[in-house]
Amino acid sequence: MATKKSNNQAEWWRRSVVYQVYPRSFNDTTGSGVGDIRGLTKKLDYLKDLGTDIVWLQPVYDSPQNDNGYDVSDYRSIDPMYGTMQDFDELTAELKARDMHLMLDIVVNHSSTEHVWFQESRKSKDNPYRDYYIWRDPAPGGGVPNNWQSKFGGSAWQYDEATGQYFLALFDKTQADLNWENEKVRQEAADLMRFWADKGVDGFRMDVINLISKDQDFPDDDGSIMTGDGRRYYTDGPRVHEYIKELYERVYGPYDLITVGEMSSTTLQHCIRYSNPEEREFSMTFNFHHLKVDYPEGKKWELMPYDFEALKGLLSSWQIGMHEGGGWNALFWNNHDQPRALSRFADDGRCRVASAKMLATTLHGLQGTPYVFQGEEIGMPNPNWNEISEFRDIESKNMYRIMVEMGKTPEEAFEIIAKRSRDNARTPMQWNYGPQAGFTDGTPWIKVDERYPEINVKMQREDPESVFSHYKNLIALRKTEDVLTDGRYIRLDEAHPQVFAYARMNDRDTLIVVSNFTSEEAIFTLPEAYAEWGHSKLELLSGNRPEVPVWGEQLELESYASFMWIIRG
Ligand SMILES: O=P(O)(O)OC[C@H]1O[C@H](O[C@H]2O[C@H](CO)[C@@H](O)[C@H](O)[C@H]2O)[C@H](O)[C@@H](O)[C@@H]1O
Repeated sequence: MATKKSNNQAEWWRRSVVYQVYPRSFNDTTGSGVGDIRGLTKKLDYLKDLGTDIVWLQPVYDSPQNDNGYDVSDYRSIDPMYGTMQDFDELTAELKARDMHLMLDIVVNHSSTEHVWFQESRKSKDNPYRDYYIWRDPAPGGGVPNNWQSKFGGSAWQYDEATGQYFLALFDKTQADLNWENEKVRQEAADLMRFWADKGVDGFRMDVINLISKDQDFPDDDGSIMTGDGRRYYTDGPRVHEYIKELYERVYGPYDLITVGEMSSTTLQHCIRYSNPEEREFSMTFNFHHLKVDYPEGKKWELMPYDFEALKGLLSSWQIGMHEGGGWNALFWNNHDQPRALSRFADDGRCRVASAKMLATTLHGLQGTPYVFQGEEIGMPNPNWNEISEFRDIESKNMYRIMVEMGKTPEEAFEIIAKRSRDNARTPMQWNYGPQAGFTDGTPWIKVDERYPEINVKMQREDPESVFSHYKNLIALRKTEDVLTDGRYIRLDEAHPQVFAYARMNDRDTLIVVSNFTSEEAIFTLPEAYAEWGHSKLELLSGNRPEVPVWGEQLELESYASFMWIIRG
């Protein structure tokens, strides 16, 4: 296991900021109501102006779209809904012209059941593709082979009449898990990535890649809610590091790619291994622990106010642990699977602007590579929907049905879906205050948030006080302030009930971030050493309130105030 610290801070992507594009909801140029690749190409100047230099494009391959593209039926194609291969080639050319980079989303834990591999595999037990997937006989008394649960609800096993066996599907029943024990599958995965690398992409975001190695005994789990659903037998599984090292040898290394692994329910120790350069696996990892601090006992489909201390503790332990272990964090508050952080951890109403800036400053001061999910940079909140029929996401629809079947009233189930649904993040990008927020000339596949007349790109781009301008400043700082890349992290707030405060320190400079996460004024006592230090060498790098606290031991912070200072050495 890698515990040796890597001091290589030189890789270019350690100073980059990634922009995540959910293409369905980004920009529609055809009037179909669904965003497309040409729509993204048209907005590259916007992303460049923001200062982001890598685009993570979510799946645009052929797909039945049961899970919005995470169910791939042909890994070497472009779904006509998004355009053509020529559109894709234009996108890569336009990115290169702007000195920007492209990361594609690769989904190889599973494929769609419409993929030709699965269509062949299900035909007979001796089909050459049978072992591309995970087939098991029914349990001795009949029924599913074990009690593993799908992450989208129900059993993880699907019965197939044709051969009288079950196949494993950890997500939707149309997303069949690939069998990574099979060398041919591993070759296929490497080959399809080579295909895209040869087309000039710069890297990959690897979907739930830490689930690819399953315990081959397929034991029953204890059945306890969430933790007993089988995940211990396939998360960071027995051969996962071996498989990823193989991908590195076959593709990532030879093409010098930037890679980020999405690590579902992972551990710090595994993420150090996945992302320490000496291990030759990934460039960096996503983990989700800080986004589960409002799950009572880990249960996603129950509500509670978020645990602020847990949030700070988790972010801090990953900062320190990854730094010491030589790993590298992908930093994020938002993505296409999460409700908007603004609505979850701060105030998306009266203090929306200050809140959005506060969250941004808090995250962009940390060590790692920050990711901005479309709309975050203008402070888009969760939409306030009233009907279950407004939701589109398969997970949300399944879980609503299951919760009602299990005895919740429709109103109770709806309240949970409204807070937790992935659709909260998937509403169309708000470009301007024209019809459909400028996203489409047609009918959008999912409703535009009704607040678009006051929350949109057009109004914010030229406004120096906007959320957009705040992000632009933070992103620019990553290029100019070395301490943001290499500074070690020191937590300063010692369990303050309102404030999250930390320092970053390299051998020259010290950076200090202080954020009030509440609607009440807060007083924060700065550790003496820092309070005395400051003064002459102190410089304010970012702030979100006109009243900048007077530097000293006691910092007075307005509601949702957040400031970043540097003390130059
Ligand atoms: O919540 P975790 O157990 O830590 O898992 C992280 C996320 O994993 C899944 O997301 C990804 O895979 C899905 C299937 O391909 C796809 O639907 C999703 O869009 C991907 O990002 C899971 O669906 C998420 O809810 C978890 O947050």
